[in-house]
Amino acid sequence: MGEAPAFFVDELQKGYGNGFDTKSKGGETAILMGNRTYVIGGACEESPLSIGVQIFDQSTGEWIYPTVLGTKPKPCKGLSAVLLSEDRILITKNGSTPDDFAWFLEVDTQYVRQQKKILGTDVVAWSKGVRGYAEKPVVISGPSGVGKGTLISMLMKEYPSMFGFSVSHTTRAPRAMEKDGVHYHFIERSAMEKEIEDGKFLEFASVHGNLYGTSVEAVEVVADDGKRCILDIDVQGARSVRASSLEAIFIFVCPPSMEELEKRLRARGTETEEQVRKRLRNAKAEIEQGQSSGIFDHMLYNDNLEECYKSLKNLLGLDGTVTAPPKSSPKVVDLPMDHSVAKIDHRIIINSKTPELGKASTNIRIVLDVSSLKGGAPGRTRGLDIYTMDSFLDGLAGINH
Ligand SMILES: Nc1nc2c(ncn2[C@@H]2O[C@H](COP(=O)(O)OP(=O)(O)O)[C@@H](O)[C@H]2O)c(=O)[nH]1
Ligand SMILES: Nc1ncnc2c1ncn2[C@@H]1O[C@H](COP(=O)(O)OP(=O)(O)O)[C@@H](O)[C@H]1O
Repeated sequence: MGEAPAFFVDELQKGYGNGFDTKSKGGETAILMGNRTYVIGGACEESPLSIGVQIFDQSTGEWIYPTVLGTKPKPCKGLSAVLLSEDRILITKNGSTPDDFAWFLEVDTQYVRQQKKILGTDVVAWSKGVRGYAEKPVVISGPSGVGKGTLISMLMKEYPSMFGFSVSHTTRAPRAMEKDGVHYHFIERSAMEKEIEDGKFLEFASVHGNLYGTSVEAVEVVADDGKRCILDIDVQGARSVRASSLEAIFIFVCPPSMEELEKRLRARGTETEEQVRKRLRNAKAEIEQGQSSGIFDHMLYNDNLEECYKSLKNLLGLDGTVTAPPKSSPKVVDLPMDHSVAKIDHRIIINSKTPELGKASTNIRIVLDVSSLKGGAPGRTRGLDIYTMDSFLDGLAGINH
C-alpha cells in the first residue's frame, strides 16, 4: 500500500477542528468527519488513472487504505471537498468540464455499509453527479422466448431519447444477428470471473449454463446520457438488484401457455435443440418464482403483442400522449482552475479565486443545487442541478418583475 502524503501527516496528527474543514494542498484535499480525515487526491497507487483515497484515523493515529468501489474520477490538477451530509462528500475537480466536475465520495451510505459487511474492510464508493431527472431504471424479466427483447426493442424504437439499454456481459456465444457491445458484451468466462471479483458488477447469475451480469458501468453510461435504463435480466438478477440500493421498477413477463412459449422459442430458431429443451425446463421454475417471489411490481401477459406493449407503456406512464422533449439544461462553463467552495443550505457556490491566464478577469460563479439528489453508488447520483450565478440572478429578477 502507498505512503500517506507526507505534508499532511503533521497537520492531520495535530487535528483539524470542527468536522467541516477542508484543506487543499497540491493535488490533494482533506476533510474531517468525526475522528476520521479523508485525504482525497493524487493518483491512486493501485489504479494510477484514478484519484486516490486514504483515511487518517485520529483516535488511533493510523492510516487506513479503504477498498474504493465505483467508477473512479480521473486525476486532475486540484480538488475541493465539501461535506454534504454525514454520509457523503462532494468533490469538485478544478478546470474540468460540466459533465465531469461533480463527484460524490460515499463514506457511510446504505451501499457502503452493505459492502463493508460483505468485504470485511473499510469501504468508500465513488458516484459521479449527473444533471437531469431520468426516471427509475426498469428491470424486465421472464422466461426465454416470452418476448422481452421484442417489447424492449419496440420501446426503444418509439422513445429513442427516453430509454437506454443496459448492455450486459455474457459468456454465451453471440447469435447470428447479435453485435458485441450492442446486444451484449461477449466475454470469456475467466475474464468475467475476474471482473466479478474486482467488484465491477451490480449483479450476475448463471443462467442456462452461462454467466450473465450487469456491470455498474452499463447502468452508468445510460444515466450519463440522461436516459432511463432498461435491464433485461433473469429472476436471480432481479432479486439481486432488488436487494441492492438501485431503486428500480420490476416487471415480469409471462407467456400465455408453455406450448406457446415453446412455439416462439422454436420459431425464433436461435438455439440448438438441446438449448431449447434446457430453456423450457428452466422456464417453469422462472415463472413460478416470478409469480410468487414478491420481487416484481407488475406482471405482464404477452399473448397479443400489441396489447402487451400497450400495457407496458401504461405502467411506465407513457399513455400515448406525445411527451415533451427533455428540457435542455442551461449551458455551464468549465470549473475554474483555482476556486473556493461554500455550502449554503442545499446550494454549493463555486467562486473563481483568480482570473485564469489569458482569460478576462470576470469572476465566475457556479451554483450546484443538491436539493434533489437521487440514486448514488453503485451508479450515478442523479438530479444534480448546475447553473451560473448570473442565470440564477436573472431568474430571480424575472420573478420580481
Ligand atoms: N442476471 C442476469 N441475467 C441476464 C443478464 N442479461 C441477460 N440475462 C438473462 O439471461 C437469460 C438468457 O438470455 P439470452 O441468452 O439473451 O436468451 P433469451 O432470454 O432467450 O433472449 C434471460 O432470462 C435474460 O433476461 C444479466 O446481465 N444478468
Ligand atoms: N406476443 C407475441 N406473439 C407471437 N410471437 C411473439 C410475441 N412476442 C414475441 N414474439 C416472438 O417470439 C420470439 C421470442 O421473442 P424474444 O423477444 O426474442 O424473447 P425473449 O427476449 O424473452 O427471449 C421472437 O421470434 C418474437 O418475434
